[in-house]
Amino acid sequence: MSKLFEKKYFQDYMPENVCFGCGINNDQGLHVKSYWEGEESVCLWRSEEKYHGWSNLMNGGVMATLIDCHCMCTAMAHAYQVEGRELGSQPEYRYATGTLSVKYLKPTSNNDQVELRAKVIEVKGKKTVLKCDFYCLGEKTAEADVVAIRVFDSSTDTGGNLFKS
Ligand SMILES: CCCCCCCCCCCC(=O)SCCNC(=O)CCNC(=O)[C@H](O)C(C)(C)COP(=O)(O)OP(=O)(O)OC[C@H]1O[C@@H](n2cnc3c(N)ncnc32)[C@H](O)[C@@H]1OP(=O)(O)O
Repeated sequence: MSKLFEKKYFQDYMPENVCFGCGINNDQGLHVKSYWEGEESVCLWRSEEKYHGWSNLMNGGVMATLIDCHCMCTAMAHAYQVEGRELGSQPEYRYATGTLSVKYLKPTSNNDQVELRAKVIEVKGKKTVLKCDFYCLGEKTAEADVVAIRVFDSSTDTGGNLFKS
């Protein structure tokens, strides 16, 4: 693919990330990858047999993890965007989940690609409120309200931050 059309994945700018959902440094993780498409962030993901809930249906906890990580990374990317900064520039910001509320609307196939689309609704101080829609085979199968809280800012880091070590 030409450089011009390459997607810029948020997670590729998060070094030392061992998170099960989105960490590039977790060999056993789900490897959520998120990118901007206009004002929405998108994550395309394919499951594996071990993530079944009911037979052939995706496990709801796995879905929540995908939503969670996609939204935390979106909150981070959005903060950089608001400040007119490139992903990976200093200072580094990282977000943790304050609240995650998922409404499961329909069963989700575990055998087909899923698509998550998230949008920032509001930013207030270190809190970012997001909505995330979850699609499979052209249908919305879940929707979520998410609150992300900025828990790390490298410009104010004095050491001992639990979210950094
Ligand atoms: C380096 C490698 C990369 C690593 C990068 C890795 C990314 C991995 C992403 C993985 C996501 C996860 O699994 S994260 C793991 C799961 N989450 C956690 O463990 C978080 C545990 N909870 C906490 O540590 C804390 O409660 C926080 C950080 C959520 C909030 O504490 P705080 O920082 O003291 O917040 P505080 O000042 O009181 O409040 C600020 C504003 O947020 C609101 N607020 C506070 N808590 C919540 C809440 N739970 N849900 C909603 N809203 C909340 C307040 O009302 C206030 O709003 P207002 O009054 O201003 O309106």
